[in-house]
Amino acid sequence: MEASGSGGKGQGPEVSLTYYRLEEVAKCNSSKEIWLVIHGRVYDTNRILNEHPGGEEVLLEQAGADANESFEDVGHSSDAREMLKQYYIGDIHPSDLKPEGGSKDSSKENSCKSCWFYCIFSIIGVVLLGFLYRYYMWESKFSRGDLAEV
Ligand code: HEM
Repeated sequence: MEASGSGGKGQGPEVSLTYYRLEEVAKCNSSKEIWLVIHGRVYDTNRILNEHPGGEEVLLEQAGADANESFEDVGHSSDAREMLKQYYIGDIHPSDLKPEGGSKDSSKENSCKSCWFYCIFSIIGVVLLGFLYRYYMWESKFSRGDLAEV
């Protein structure tokens, strides 16, 4: 497939971007054409296939897909990140971009929810303890008063 990018060129006089739709990238998933998406950028990794230190299998597995997670999971060195530039062919079209770290946000939301949960429970606990304390004081006062009367 020609690296044309049906989405067209990016705007702006200085930066000229080629945008690719996810479906275009998905088509490049054979041993002849291996395109990967990493951090919203498209890489043609054909030339690295035989030289990739992690082997060609891993690249073939990710071909045509968003390889962001697997690329990061391996913990590639800064040299490897620098190498990415050689294979860069364009960006994913903005309308196909998924927000990165979406799962992080939802975990943040969850942790916030549990924070509220603990907060409310602590307040209820303090109020209950207050009532118990008052009850205890009132009862001991009452029994002391009783004793005084006798
Ligand atoms: C264009 C994209 C990629 C480039 C330029 C690249 C480059 C490299 C380089 C230079 C290394 C040597 C170790 C280092 O310097 O970090 C490496 C190792 C490795 N890569 Fe990639 N890589 C790419 C994509 C991927 C992808 C998508 C995967 C998917 C899982 C992957 C999996 C691995 C593995 C498993 C190793 C071996 C790690 C080890 O033995 O410690 N790589 N890669």
